[in-house]
Amino acid sequence: MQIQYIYSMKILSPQQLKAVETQTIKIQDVDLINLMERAATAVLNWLKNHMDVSKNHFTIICGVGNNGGDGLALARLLASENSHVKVYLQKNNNYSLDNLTNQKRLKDAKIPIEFYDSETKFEFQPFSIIIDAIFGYGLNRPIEQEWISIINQINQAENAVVSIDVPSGLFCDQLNSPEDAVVQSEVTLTFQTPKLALFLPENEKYVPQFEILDISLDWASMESQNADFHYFSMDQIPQFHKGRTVFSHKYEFGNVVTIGGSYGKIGAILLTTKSVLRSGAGLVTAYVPKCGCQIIQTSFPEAMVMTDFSEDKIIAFPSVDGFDTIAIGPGIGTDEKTALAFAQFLEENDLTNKKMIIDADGINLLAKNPELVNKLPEKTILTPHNKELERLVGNWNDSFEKIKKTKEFVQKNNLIVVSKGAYTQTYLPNAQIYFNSTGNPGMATAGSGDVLTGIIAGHLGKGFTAEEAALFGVFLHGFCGDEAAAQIGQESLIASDILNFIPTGMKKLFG
Ligand SMILES: NC(=O)C1=CN([C@@H]2O[C@H](COP(=O)(O)OP(=O)(O)OC[C@H]3O[C@@H](n4cnc5c(N)ncnc54)[C@H](O)[C@@H]3O)[C@@H](O)[C@H]2O)[C@@H](O)CC1
Ligand SMILES: [K+]
Repeated sequence: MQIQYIYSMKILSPQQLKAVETQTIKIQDVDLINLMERAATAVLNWLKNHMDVSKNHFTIICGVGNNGGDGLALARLLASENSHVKVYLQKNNNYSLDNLTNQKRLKDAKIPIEFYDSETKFEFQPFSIIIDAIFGYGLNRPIEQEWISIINQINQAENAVVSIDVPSGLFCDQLNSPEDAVVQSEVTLTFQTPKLALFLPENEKYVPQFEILDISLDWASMESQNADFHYFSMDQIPQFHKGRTVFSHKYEFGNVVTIGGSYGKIGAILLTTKSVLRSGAGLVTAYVPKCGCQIIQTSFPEAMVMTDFSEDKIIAFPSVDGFDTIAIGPGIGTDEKTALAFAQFLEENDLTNKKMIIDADGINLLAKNPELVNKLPEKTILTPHNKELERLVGNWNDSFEKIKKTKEFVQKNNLIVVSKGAYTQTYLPNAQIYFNSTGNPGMATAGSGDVLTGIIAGHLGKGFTAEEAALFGVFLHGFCGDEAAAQIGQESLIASDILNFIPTGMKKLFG
C-alpha cells in the first residue's frame, strides 16, 4: 500500500481560510455554493453517524452569511432524511449570495423559514437539537448588545447545541473578553482544519469538544499558507514508523539511562524506565538511590540498575559515556544535594552529542538555577506542567502570553518544550507549535507524566530526531491513554494502565 505522508495539518487564520476557499474554487472549478453543499453534507453525515436523524428534531438558527447558508442547506438535507426541522433565519436585507440561494432552495422544497430579530423569543421543543449557524469564521467584532438575548436563549436552553464551524460569537484567532456573548456548544463541527480558538483553555466552556469535517478543500493551497500552529493527528503517523528487520539487534535501538527517584518516589522512575523499553528502545538502565535498586530489579527485571551511593536520594550523577539518551527527573526531588549534583553534571560533562529529556523535579532543579539552561545539549526536551513551565518562562495572564513567552524561551535556548495539558502543546525551536489530538481527562493522574517521559526517551533512543520523538511521543502517550480508557473507563485510569496499553497502541497504529 502506498502511504501518503502528511507532515502536519496547519491551523489557518480566517483570512487564510478565505484564500484557500478562493483557490479551491478556482482549482477544482466549482462554486462556493458547491463547497457550502459539501459542508452541509459533511454535517449531515456526522449527525447520521451519531443518531437516527429521522427520529430527531432540529432547530436550526441561521445568520446572514455563509455560516447561516450552511445551516439552511443542512435544513434541506435533514428534511430529505425525514427529520423534523424548524428553521430560524435572522431578518436582514444583507444576506450573502449563497445564503440567498439556499433560502430559495428551502422555499422550493416548501420548508418554512421563520425570521427572527433581536426581540424574538424562541420556542425550543424539548429534545430538539439546536444547530448554531449564526456566525462562523467571518465574525469580525463581538456580537452586538441587541443580539445578546439570542445567544443567551441558546445557552440557557436545556437542549443540546451543535455549532457549525465555530461557536457563534467566538473569535478564531484572538481571545474574546469574558463579557462577550458566545454560544456554548456541546460539540463544534469545524470544517477542514481546526481553528486556533478551539484549543485554548479559556474557550473550554464554548468548545468542550470539536470534530474536524473534511470538505476537500485544496490541500496544496492549505500547505502553501504560512502557519505557526499545527495540529498533530493520525495523518502524521505512518512516517514515524521505524520498524525492525530480521537482522536487527538491541544495540541499534538505543542505550537509554533514566536518572531519578528518591525515597518514597521510586515508582516514578520505575514507570519511566518501563515505558522506555515498552516504546521499543534496545537497552535501559535506571540510575537511582540505593533504596530503589531492589524495587526496580524485582518489578522490572528487563532493566539494568546503577545506584547512587546515597540511600535515599541522588547526590552524584553517573557517568553517561556509554549512553546515547538521558532522561532526568521523575521522582528525583529537589533536595539541595541533588540540585548541586545536577548542576555539576551539566557543567562538567560534554553532552554535545547526547539526546536528553528532562521532566518533573528535573525541571524544578533547572528553574532554581536558570543559567544551567545554557548547558543543556541542543534540542533537549523539557516536559513541564503549567506550574513548572511558569518557573522557567515566568507567569502569564492568558494563553497568548503563554505562547509568546514559551516560544521565545524555546528559540533563545534551542530547546523543545512539551507543555502538558489538554491538547498538549509542543514548541519546536523553529518557532512552530503543535497541538496534540489524543488523550483524555482520565490521564490527568499521578505518574502519567513519568510514562510520557519514558515514551519520549525510548523514541529518542530508537533514533527518532528530538522533534519526532517529542511530537510522536506525546501522540502515542495520548493514544495509549485513549485505548486504556476505551477498555476500562477514564475514572479509575492510572499511569500503569497507559504503560500497559503501549503495546496495544503501537500495534493498532502500525499493525
Ligand atoms: N471554509 C470554507 O471554505 C467554507 C466555509 N463555509 C462557511 O462559511 C463561513 C464563513 O462565512 P462568512 O465569511 O460569510 O461569515 P459568517 O457567516 O461567519 O459571518 C457573516 C457576516 O457577518 C458579518 N459580521 C461579522 N461579525 C459580526 C457581528 N459581530 N455582528 C453582525 N455581523 C457581523 C460579517 O460581515 C460576516 O461576513 C464558515 O464559518 C463556514 O461555516 C462553507 O459555507 C463553505 C466552505
Ligand atoms: K456557528
